[in-house]
Parts: sequence; C-alpha cells; structure tokens
Amino acid sequence: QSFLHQRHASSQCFRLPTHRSVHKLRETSCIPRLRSTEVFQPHNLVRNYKKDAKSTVEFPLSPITVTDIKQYLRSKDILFHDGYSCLHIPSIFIDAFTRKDSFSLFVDKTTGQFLCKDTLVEGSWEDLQDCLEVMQKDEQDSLSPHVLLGYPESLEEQEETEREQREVREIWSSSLPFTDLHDEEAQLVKAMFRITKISNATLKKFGVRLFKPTKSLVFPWFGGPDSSLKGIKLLSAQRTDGEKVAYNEATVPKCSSYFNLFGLALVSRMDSEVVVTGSELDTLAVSQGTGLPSVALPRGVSCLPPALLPYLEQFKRVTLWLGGDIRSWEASKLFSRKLGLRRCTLVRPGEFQPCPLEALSQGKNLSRIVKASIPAAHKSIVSFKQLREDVYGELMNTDQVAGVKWTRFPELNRILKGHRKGELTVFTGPTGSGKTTFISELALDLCMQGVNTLWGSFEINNVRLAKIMLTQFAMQRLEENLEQYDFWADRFEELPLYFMTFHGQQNIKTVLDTMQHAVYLYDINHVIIDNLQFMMGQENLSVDKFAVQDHIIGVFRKFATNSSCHVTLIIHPRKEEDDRELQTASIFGSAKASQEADNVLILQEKKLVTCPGRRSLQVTKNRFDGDVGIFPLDFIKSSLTFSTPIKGKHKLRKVAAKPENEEEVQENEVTVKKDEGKKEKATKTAKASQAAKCPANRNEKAK
Ligand SMILES: Nc1ncnc2c1ncn2[C@@H]1O[C@H](COP(=O)(O)OP(=O)(O)OP(=O)(O)O)[C@@H](O)[C@H]1O
Repeated sequence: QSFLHQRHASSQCFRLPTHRSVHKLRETSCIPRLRSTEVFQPHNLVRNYKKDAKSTVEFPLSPITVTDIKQYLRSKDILFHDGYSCLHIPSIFIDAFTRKDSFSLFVDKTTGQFLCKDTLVEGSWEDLQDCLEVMQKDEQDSLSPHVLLGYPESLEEQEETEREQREVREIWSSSLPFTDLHDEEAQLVKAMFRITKISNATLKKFGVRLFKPTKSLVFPWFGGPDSSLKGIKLLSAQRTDGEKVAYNEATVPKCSSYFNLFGLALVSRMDSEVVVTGSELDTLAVSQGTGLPSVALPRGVSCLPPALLPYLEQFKRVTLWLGGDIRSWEASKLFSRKLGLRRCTLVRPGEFQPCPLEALSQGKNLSRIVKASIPAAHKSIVSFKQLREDVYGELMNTDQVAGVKWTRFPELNRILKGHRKGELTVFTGPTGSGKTTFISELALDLCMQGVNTLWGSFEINNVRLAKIMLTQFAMQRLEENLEQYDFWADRFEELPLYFMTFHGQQNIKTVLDTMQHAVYLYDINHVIIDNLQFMMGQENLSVDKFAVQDHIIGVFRKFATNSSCHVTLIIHPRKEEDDRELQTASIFGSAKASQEADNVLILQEKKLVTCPGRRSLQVTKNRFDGDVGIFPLDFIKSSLTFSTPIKGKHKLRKVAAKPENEEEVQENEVTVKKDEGKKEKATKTAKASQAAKCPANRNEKAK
C-alpha cells in the first residue's frame, strides 16, 4: 500500500483531472489516468483561468488491446470471463472468502479502465496493474478499497458537491409520489406529459414523482451498494403546435456527471434480457407494455458513456429501442458496436414502430415490436430484401437523412442540405484568409445542436481556439465585457466539445488512435483537423509530398467511414495565384484524393482594391446530392463571426457557364448548380432569413 501511495502521490503531475477526487470519479465516470496525447473539455479550460493548467484528460501512450490485458491477467494467474465489452475478474477489493465465485470487477476491453461493482472502486488499467503488483509483492489476496489515493477536492468543488446533494434531497423530499396526488390532478399531469397510458402502478414502481413548483416529473437515480439517492432528473413539458409536446430536462448533478441508467435499480441479478431506451418515459412504456426489464440512457441518443457498460454486462440479449427517428436508428447501430454486436438487436424506427411511449399511446403491441427487432450483427453480403426497409426509411425521412442543419448558415443548408455522419469534408482557402475562424463557427453551430465535437488544432493552441469559439458563441467582444465571462463560459462548458492537445507536427497514427479513443469514450460525431500539413512529417522530403498528402486524405476517409464520424480536414492549397480563385484541383495531388472527399469547400478571397478582403464560400463538391454553389460571407470582427449579407437583392448567376476564376462573385448573390457544373439543373434564389443574419437577434437567440 505504501508503494501505491508513493506512486500516486508522485504521479500527481499527470494524474487527471486534478481537481476531482477519486470519490467523485467513482460516482461519476471512469476517466482514465493517462499519459501523452490529450483531450480536454471546455470546462477544464475555463477552470484553467481560475486554477491550475493541468486539468486535461490524456490518452494512453500506446493504446491497450484486449490481447495485452488477457496476457497480463494470465501472467498473474487471474481467472477471467470474456464478457461483451469487459473482461470480468474476481474483485481484489473484497476478501477471498466473501467474494467466493463472484466476478464483480469489470475491465473495459477497449480502454482497460476498471470498475468493481461491489465496492465502486474504479481506475485506469495502470491503477489495476499497480494493485495487482502490490498484492503479489506482499502476498495478499485482497486490498482495501481505499488503496488508491484520491485528490482532495478544492473548497469550491466541495461546496459545489454539497450544494448539489442538498438540492437533490430538497427537491426529492418536496416532490410528491403519484399515488399521493388527487385523481384529477394526476390525470392533468399525465395529459400535460402525454403519458395518459402510463399507469400509476408503473410510475410508482419506478419511483417517479411530481415537483409542483416547476410542474416537473422527477426521475430518481438510485445507485451504489446501498441503493442511495445519487441524483435526479427533472422533466418539464411544453405544448408546442397542435398535439406536439416539447420536453425539457435538467439533472442534478449536472449532465456531465449524471450517470444514471434509469430503471437499473429494478433489474434483478438473474435478468438476462433488457430493452435500452433513449428516455425515461420510453422505459416506463416498455416496462408496462412488455414486462421486460428496461433502462434509459442518461443522455438519450447523444452518447453511451463506457462507464455504463459494466452495468449492462449481465444481459445476454440487449434490445436497443432508442426512439422513432433516423438519429435514434444511427445511434442504435453505433451503440451496438460498443455493447457487442452479437447480443444486440435493434428496433428499426418507422411508421409502425415509433418510440415506445408513442407505441403505447397508439395501443400497439410492444412485445411484438421487441420480438421483431433485427440482429445488429453485420453481414458483409446483404440482399436487397435486407436493405429494403433501410431504403424505405431513407425515402420516408429525406430531411433527417440530409443531416443536421446549420442555424447560422442557411445558404450552406441549401447547397449541402446538412451535416451528415461518416462523411469527409475537405476545406481550403488562401493563407490567412480565415479558414480556422470560419470552420470554428461552422463546427460550433453544429456542436450547439448536440453534435459531439473533437478539435485537433495543431496550428493554434487550444486556449486561443477556445477564445475564438467562445467569442463566436457569445457573439460579442468579451474582452470588453469581462463581467459576462462566467455567464457565457458556464453555457459554453455544457457543450459536448473536446480538444486534442496536440501542437505542431504529429504522427498520423497517434492522431488516429486518439480520435478512435475519443469516439469510443465520448461518441464523437465530428472531428476537425486543422490542418493536414501538420501530419506530413519533415523527414521524407524526398518522397512526393502530394502523394503523402493524398495518402493521409485516404486514411481520414477510411476513419470517417469506419467510425461513422464526420471528419473536416483543413488543407492549405497547393499553390495560390493572386489573380485566380482557388479550385478543387488547387488542393489535391491526384484525382483519386479528390474522389475520397464527400464535400469540398473553398473559402474564396477577393483581392479587390474597392472591397478588400471580401470572402465567399464555394462548395465545389457535394457527393450527397450534387448541388454546388457559392455565397458571400460577411465578417464581423467584434464577434469573429461570418454571416450572409442582408442588404440588397439576391442576384442569380449560372456558375457552370463560366470558368471558376473568371468572374468576381457579385455582392449578395447566391448560386447553386447541379453535378459540379456538368448538368446544371436549377438555380435557386436564396431566401436568407433576416433573423438568422442579424447579430442582435442572434445574440438574443443565443442568450
Ligand atoms: N473575413 C475576414 N476578414 C478580415 N479578417 C479576418 C477574416 N476572417 C478571419 N480574419 C482574421 O484573420 C486572422 C487569421 O484568421 P485564421 O487564423 O482563421 O486564418 P487561416 O486561413 O486559418 O490562417 P492560416 O492560413 O495561417 O491557417 C485572424 O485574426 C482572424 O480574426
């Protein structure tokens, strides 16, 4: 034990995150103790201003593989069960007599992170190895659960934790169980939440309460060996147009620390089947409609944190019924990879298979829907019979298939239709033209809509990048309004935004390993690489550098496809000529490389004496539906944002008829052409939304 104490004390300089105690980590997530390459979240950055500069989450120097883990365990004569996402071993934190045959310590096969379900001790693969070494050295058969040293929380953090716990207790004790409500009131609440088909017995079984002051449903988080109350989720309902209801949720502790699989407290050790849903209300519906165990993911379809995987290991069959739209369907395919494909079956959303709550409301047979779920296991060869439902789903939901729409760039929606998973976007522009600034806003827009985003900024450091993003988020010069800093930083902190902390030249393999790791940990949907030149290496200058560049583009293409993650790659153009606009051929070394990209975007800069520095965005390739075009961008220096101009009429112009570089782009014109200029079909007038463009309005919206 003293060895461990020393080791951990001495490793404080890189043990992360330094501001949290192990206790907090135990309760919340499993953030690995890590080494060289790093990712950090805005909240760490924000805290950097206040505190130390080491609050980063790093990645293992050399990624661990399941073979390494197995070999190590065998070398220590440790028995293990090969589970779905984890290896199961007897817990070393309970004495040999008590643990008997129980394999309650789970080691994540991808990260090596471990969790003992009996004691809630958790830590990294290195921590576990340390513990095992100490046990062997001292010839002990178990260790105290307190063997791993934690970091004391700062006063501020202790107060925050205590405040949250108080809040949880207060809200919980002042909320009413449904059985305590008058019939009429209970009916009214149910009507408000559109849950009239959910019985009082189901609400009681899951411990759902009503918090009257905010008219919210309260879902409890019971956890730990003593099944104590660890947190709550509050759900409020607002009727929108017609019959539709918009739900708003808030959690205590805040969502990044809220790791409740709602419904897990009702699962027995003997249950071998579970239905995983995307919301607490869906779990109530599944439980009532099928009688099967069901759990809801704490953050819906946006992510499945690996910290939850050990709790799902006991199930031989996992049915993912995450909702009724394409986004849920995509998420269920991704999550089934983490859970182990062979035990997962998926409910395909569709007209007759809406989300569970809707299915219950419509009187459908939920058991039948679960039974009809399709195996997730991938087959390399499929027939159209297997594809026809997918094709039908895509035809039915063209808008969802087109991806997430930008709120700040309506013209981009008109040309590209949206931001889709698994695509590769290549972006270029002249040196210093504002590529980073523009892509930063483009990515921020998506991130604000829930697209989990990872930045690889090799050129400018993360503090500068985050400063740009925060300014774009707040849409104002924060230097002059420092009193508003915390207000905006608090909101910015909530974004699903992560940064790799690489700087300068990097090895492509290290970057890819890090991206892969982040996809697993945080369900990243969008990676931005700024810029590709930082992966070219300096050594092989004799090799054709464009061949190297094309190879790297190919590697990112493969990653995007395999990980179902959108990659945006910033590339410097091969050559810039003062009097010519850039073209697709200005970027790529070969036709093959331009073939790899799904979208090619060019930030054009006009070198005009009368109008210096005027920018426009040109889409020269769009694999999704072929539309290409160009629209002007206005740069607002105070907020570092780009927006389309609102003055003047939109002129139309056929791009295809002229060479790309021949004519200056007219002010305020928007053009759209089909199939990269081959078959020009439609020229559409831009219907720019005044509100989206007006900084004042946007500011209001953001607030
Ligand atoms: N449209 C614009 N008009 C004027 N200044 C701009 C514009 N866009 C960005 N800038 C400013 O120009 C500077 C360089 O921008 P940025 O770093 O985004 O360019 P870049 O194209 O990524 O540069 P590099 O070629 O070095 O990678 C920043 O200070 C930014 O605020």
